[in-house]
Amino acid sequence: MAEEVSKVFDTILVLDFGSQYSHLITRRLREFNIYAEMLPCTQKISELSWKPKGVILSGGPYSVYEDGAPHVDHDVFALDVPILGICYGMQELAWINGKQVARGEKREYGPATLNVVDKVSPLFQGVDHSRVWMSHGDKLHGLPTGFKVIATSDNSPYCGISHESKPIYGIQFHPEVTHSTHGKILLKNFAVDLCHAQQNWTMENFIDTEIQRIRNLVGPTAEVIGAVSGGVDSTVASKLMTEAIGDRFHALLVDNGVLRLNEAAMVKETLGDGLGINLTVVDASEEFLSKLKGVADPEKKRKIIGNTFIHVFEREAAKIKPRDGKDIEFLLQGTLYPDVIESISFKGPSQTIKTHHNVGGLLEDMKLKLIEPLRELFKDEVRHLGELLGIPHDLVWRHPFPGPGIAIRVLGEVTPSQVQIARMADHIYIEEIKRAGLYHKIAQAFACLLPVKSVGVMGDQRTYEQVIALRAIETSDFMTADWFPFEHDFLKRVASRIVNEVDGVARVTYDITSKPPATVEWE
Ligand SMILES: Nc1ncnc2c1ncn2[C@@H]1O[C@H](COP(=O)(O)OP(=O)(O)OP(=O)(O)O)[C@@H](O)[C@H]1O
Ligand SMILES: O=c1[nH]c(=O)c2[nH+]cn([C@@H]3O[C@H](COP(=O)(O)O)[C@@H](O)[C@H]3O)c2[nH]1
Ligand SMILES: NC(=O)CC[C@H](N)C(=O)O
Ligand SMILES: [Mg+2]
Repeated sequence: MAEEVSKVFDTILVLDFGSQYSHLITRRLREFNIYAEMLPCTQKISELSWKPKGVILSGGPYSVYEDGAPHVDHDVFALDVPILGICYGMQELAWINGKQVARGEKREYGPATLNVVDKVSPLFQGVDHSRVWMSHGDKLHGLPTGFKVIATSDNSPYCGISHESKPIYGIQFHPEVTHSTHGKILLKNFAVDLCHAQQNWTMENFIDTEIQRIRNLVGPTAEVIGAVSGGVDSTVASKLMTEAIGDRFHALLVDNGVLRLNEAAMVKETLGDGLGINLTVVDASEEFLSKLKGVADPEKKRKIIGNTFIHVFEREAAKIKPRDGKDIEFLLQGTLYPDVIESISFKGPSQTIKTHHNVGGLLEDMKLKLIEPLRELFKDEVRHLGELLGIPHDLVWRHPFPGPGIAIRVLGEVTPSQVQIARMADHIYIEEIKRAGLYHKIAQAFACLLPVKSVGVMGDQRTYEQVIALRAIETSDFMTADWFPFEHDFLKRVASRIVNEVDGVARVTYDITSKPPATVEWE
């Protein structure tokens, strides 16, 4: 799929050497409508099925001179397209052309002022004297063979270099971070003025090419299934699929008994009736809840839900009889670009903190071919796509909701009555957030039911009931997060409503832990 997009749109190839900022290079380029694709730095150029308009070598945590440091495939130079090395990427260019790279006397981290020496350099038009962001410990100790200095900073005599005769550039700073005030202009100069990439990567164009691609792939009669949760990703993917093949796409929503209040009915109405998606709601709530009975361990709960999802999904999928008499061939998945980046990253897999449930990812032995139309997109691009496809604004901007749902928000054993308490409290909380106009200022909010009892007094009666914890976070990527600073009056109002309206709750608390050290969900 990635290959297909790169064949249709002019593409800048970003080779990732493991910098924490690498994906931002891709983002920035896309922000001015140039398609960029990130691949690991170890990518063999001869194995690319498309030709990039230019190549960017990212930063990275290694030192080019150390054993085992990653190096670029030298065939990249034979592509004969402009190349830009950023930080490690520039050091790599220097290493290849004379090895003049070593540890600096001191690390340089933070702002510097760019001083452009080559005033006519196309790379630096409009960026002279701007603030740039440095993050390095190694430095060039001389000019690479065939290169000249095109920019300096107070601490870096080789802040910018370029080849004497070829369009090969290196910069020591990071133009992709917003701390480099004119970094976006520099990346645009590279992509547009040096690489001559067309700025035609727009969601409108993407929709057209993607619908065509899906039609070609699926053919005139084959049918496709997909798991749909009512969340942003699966809804957008399903709508796109419906645009492409109509009711040959079969969406399945599994009611696992731990969805939000009225969720299944709401999804049926908005997706099925409203968006014309061929959707079947499968009520498997008893099956899920009976399997969860007596289980308190978070990882066990997640595994049970993940496995039961597969089981239910397979069973229901088998009931669909395609009109062409053949078996279903394809499975739609809402995989996003960050998921792809994580799996291709040069840095390798990180430790499992919790097992995130994902229906499709676990269905490999179904032998269905995957269709992942959102594979190239970031979440905000998916939201933009959703709006263009006519999906209601409120749905497109919903907070994410995890597959295991309320089961991981009822701490300890999950019973129908506990689920109901958490569900009602959550409903009131979200309703108040919306009423206060805060929903879109918060990345995610929900209520959890704690497995402890606490004493209270209501109407002169002693109560001895459970505790609700409220969580609301601000984050851009869910990897790190901070708690949302509600006004006291708001919290007072929510607490009072929950204790008054939800039977079984005597006390409400607000979670003021950031991630890390906490995670977003309590389990
Ligand atoms: N109740 C459900 N029924 C069917 N499929 C589900 C259900 N819950 C989750 N899934 C599947 O698991 C996938 C992963 O869930 P995830 O929460 O990451 O994405 P989403 O629900 O589509 O979007 P969002 O991140 O906005 O919640 C979904 O895209 C969907 O395919
Ligand atoms: O689809 C999902 N299946 C899961 O099993 C799952 N667990 C956590 N989350 C969501 O991921 C984000 C980060 O959550 P954590 O900090 O708790 O890991 C938050 O947005 C969580 O809601 C999940 N989403
Ligand atoms: N940000 C970077 O790319 C750093 C490159 C190299 N590891 C250094 O310390 O200089
Ligand atoms: Mg979801």
